[in-house]
Amino acid sequence: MSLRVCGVQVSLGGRPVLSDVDVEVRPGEVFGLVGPNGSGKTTLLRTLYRAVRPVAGTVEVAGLAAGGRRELARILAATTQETEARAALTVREVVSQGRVPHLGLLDRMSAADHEIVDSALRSTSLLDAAERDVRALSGGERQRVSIARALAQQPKVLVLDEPTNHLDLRHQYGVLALLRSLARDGLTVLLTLHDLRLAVEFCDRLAVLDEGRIAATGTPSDVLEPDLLAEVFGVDARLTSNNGRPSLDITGAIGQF
Ligand SMILES: Nc1ncnc2c1ncn2[C@@H]1O[C@H](COP(=O)(O)OP(=O)(O)OP(=O)(O)O)[C@@H](O)[C@H]1O
Repeated sequence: MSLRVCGVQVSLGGRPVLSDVDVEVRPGEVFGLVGPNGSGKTTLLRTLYRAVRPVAGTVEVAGLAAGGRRELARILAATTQETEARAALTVREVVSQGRVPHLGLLDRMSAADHEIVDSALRSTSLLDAAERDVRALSGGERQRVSIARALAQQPKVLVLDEPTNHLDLRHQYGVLALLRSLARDGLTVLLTLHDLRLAVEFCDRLAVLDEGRIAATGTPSDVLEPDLLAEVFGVDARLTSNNGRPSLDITGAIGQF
């Protein structure tokens, strides 16, 4: 199931934030949205789960351009940059919320639902923490709880805003490898990443947002040209090949910081 954003325009506080944005993410693809701070990445993700309404253009999730939130939640799961926990819930209770869109109003979780929750906890290394209060977790642990809840939703399309920014290296690689393997099974994955090295390593294609416009779309090797890296990201960097795999070699920031 695919994601299609066509000609999207968004204004916030009377200011244009996204202009003429076109993005298409295919089933089974890990697609990275990259760009400097304030370029509009989060806003674009928010249009996908309908937290922001574009003033122009269309957003289609698996062919669904309209419909209720519940219908959308059976197809699309999203994680945000917000990891703060306010309610006194255990990790298992939060992850179980991912099953809600699939349950009838008076339904209780079935054995199959519990197994799905266990599997989401296992794949994010949270089984041992399942009975802990989420308010007592570290930022990285809470980030994994958000990802586990999204996985428990068993979506067709998964949208993640900076899913690795609180994670240690091992969990960064663990989560991104997990997303890759889910994509191999047909999941459509769209994520924002600041770490361009990880984007190069794990994404099939990238879109670069710059001041609310798409500056380039394509494979990491097509898109991350030295000129674009300098103009959009302000770094002196180039893609090299490391044992046949593309790798980003960053020399440093350009000019006065
Ligand atoms: N509610 C709002 N009202 C007015 N402007 C907003 C609002 N939300 C975001 N913006 C502005 O929209 C622009 C894009 O913000 P957005 O959060 O989408 O960027 P981003 O690329 O995700 O940034 P970052 O990398 O820092 O997370 C920014 O200039 C931001 O200040």
